Amino acid sequence: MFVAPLTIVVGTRPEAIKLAPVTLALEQAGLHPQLLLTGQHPRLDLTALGLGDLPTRQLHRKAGADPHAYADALAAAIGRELNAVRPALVIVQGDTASALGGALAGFRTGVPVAHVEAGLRTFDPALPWPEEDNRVTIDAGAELLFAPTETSAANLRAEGVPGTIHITGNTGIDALRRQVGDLPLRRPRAGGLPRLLVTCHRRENWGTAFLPIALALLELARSPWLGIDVVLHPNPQQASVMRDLLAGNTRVRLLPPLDYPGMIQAMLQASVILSDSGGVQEEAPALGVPLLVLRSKTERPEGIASGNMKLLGRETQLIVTEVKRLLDDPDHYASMATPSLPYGDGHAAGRIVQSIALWLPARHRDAVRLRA
Ligand SMILES: CC(=O)N[C@H]1[C@@H](OP(=O)(O)OP(=O)(O)OC[C@H]2O[C@@H](n3ccc(=O)[nH]c3=O)[C@H](O)[C@@H]2O)O[C@H](CO)[C@@H](O)[C@@H]1O
Repeated sequence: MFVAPLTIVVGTRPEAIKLAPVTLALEQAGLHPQLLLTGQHPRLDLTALGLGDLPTRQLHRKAGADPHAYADALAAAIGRELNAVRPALVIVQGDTASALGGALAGFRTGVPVAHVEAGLRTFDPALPWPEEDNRVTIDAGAELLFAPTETSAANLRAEGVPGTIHITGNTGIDALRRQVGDLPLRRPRAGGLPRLLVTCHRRENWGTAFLPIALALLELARSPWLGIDVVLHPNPQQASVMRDLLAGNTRVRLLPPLDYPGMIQAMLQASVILSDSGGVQEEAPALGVPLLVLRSKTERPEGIASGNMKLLGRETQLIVTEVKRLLDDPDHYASMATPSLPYGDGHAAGRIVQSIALWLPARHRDAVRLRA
């Protein structure tokens, strides 16, 4: 049977990381994946993720200030690509403007949509904005919904989405397994000073909203027994606010955005992580590094239930107290440092490809029947 190619939309660093295992597994299964890069993050290193040799089209669309206008522009541009190629399926991941643009393009051109990482919800459209709305819109129209966990699948069932739900695990854990080997990992305790690793890039922590977090870091930096690494985000606006607030403090190292292997190494060497990132919430439990989440709500509650992470928000004193408690109380530390896999076992891509391989011939037959 002839199978048209499958278009995989990639806009940002986390989408590239999480779609790499799916793309490679589709390629191995002979299902002709083609990457469509939107340009939302302009310099994605696909070679480091094993995707250097794949057929790739670039849209070179820079993100603007208005995420809705950007998603609309992407939907139009991706729609033109889909009409030219007529793929059997367009695959999008997560909740970015690129994912929304890819899904809207599929809905408008009649190309079926598959959503990887479906069903994540905070149930608050403002947190994170506009990603929560993006996920709901994508899931309402996608034909194949790859929910990472039972919780995300239950969210989809409660919404009565018409697509088919498959529970697969999160493909981010597949990517992590490729980096570090079998999971969950029992890492050796790092020697030397305890280290705090910080990443912070969500819109709700942009600009002056970052101030209480910076004050907490400066307070913690007064302790001679703690080293602090802050990894800057590729977004220059956010990076410059962090630089202005933290540069000059000799105990705080400001690191440029790291490549994926470098980031995983930094996580492995950290004693505690402070982050508002989605992907880091999935990775830290698997690596057994306690994580304090700089948000008031999360769409990833599984890591709280497994005891590996705690939601903190961004109140200065609370951040300081919780970091000190972790570093001063070995029992408390141990309770959050037991590695676990609440988001998946690292074999999600295989399950996704199997579902697509079963779905394709059935969908293809239906399409032929409809045309006849
Ligand atoms: C809160 C939220 O809405 N987050 C969304 C956001 O990702 P998310 O918040 O995860 O985006 P990040 O930019 O933090 O990327 C996380 C990934 O990048 C890696 N990393 C991080 C820093 C660094 O310097 N180098 C590096 O390689 C991390 O190890 C992780 O794998 O888009 C993802 C892709 O659609 C979605 O799954 C998430 O739901």
